[in-house]
Amino acid sequence: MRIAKYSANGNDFVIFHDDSKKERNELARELCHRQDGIGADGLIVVVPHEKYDFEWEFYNSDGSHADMCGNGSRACAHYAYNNDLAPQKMSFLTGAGVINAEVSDNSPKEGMVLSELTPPEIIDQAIEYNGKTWWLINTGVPHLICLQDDVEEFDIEEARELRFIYNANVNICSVTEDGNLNVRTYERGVEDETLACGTGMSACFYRAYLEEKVQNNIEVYPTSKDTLYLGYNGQTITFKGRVKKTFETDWEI
Ligand SMILES: N[C@H](CCC[C@H](N)C(=O)O)C(=O)O
Repeated sequence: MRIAKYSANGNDFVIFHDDSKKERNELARELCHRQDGIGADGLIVVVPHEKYDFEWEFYNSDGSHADMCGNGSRACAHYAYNNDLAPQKMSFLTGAGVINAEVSDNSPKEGMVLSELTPPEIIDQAIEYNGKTWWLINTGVPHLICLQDDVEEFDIEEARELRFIYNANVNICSVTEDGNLNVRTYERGVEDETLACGTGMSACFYRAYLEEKVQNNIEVYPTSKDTLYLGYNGQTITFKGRVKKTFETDWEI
């Protein structure tokens, strides 16, 4: 099987396409394993769909399914376009619903990709834990968000406790002097901090915007310090940034 390895601002994925959906939990664990496999935060499998440009399966590195992955959606859009599986402007089906994405400034190895996420849903705005107030927002997958003065320290143990109490990803974020946003994310299913998390950055942006701590259309900087561009059109959050195909290889599956 021909597979590709992608990095979306440090959140990295193995991607291939097949003719049908299957249970690939074990394959995801094998391919994503940092020592024994290729190494990635997730596995994405593109399969045909009769109505949309394609459908995908998304697996975290521990083999668990997730409905949505913001960075994965951008990497997958570049992969689909460059493998003639979708046009430059595409719509594909995920577990969270239909995602619209657009590839620009394209080359076979990298490109700029914008994804429009499914409408954000606020589940709770007043979760008190360790003296901090967390919001729980679903941006395709559930995210806990704490808005604080800085993100220099990220208490991974506290994040892990919250991840299991709420079965959600856990984010801390802070507003920069120029009105942009720093975000750090503990990802469910990776069970550690990742270098970027698209749905997490989007959930943090949404809380900060609703609380009038940031304007619309800002820059967001994840742990990797790359720059992502986020905006809200009243219905959905758009999320744009560069993705890179780091390599392709044949892999016996
Ligand atoms: N770990 C997440 C899925 C991947 C989300 C993240 N990689 C993104 O870019 O949105 C979960 O199980 O809810």
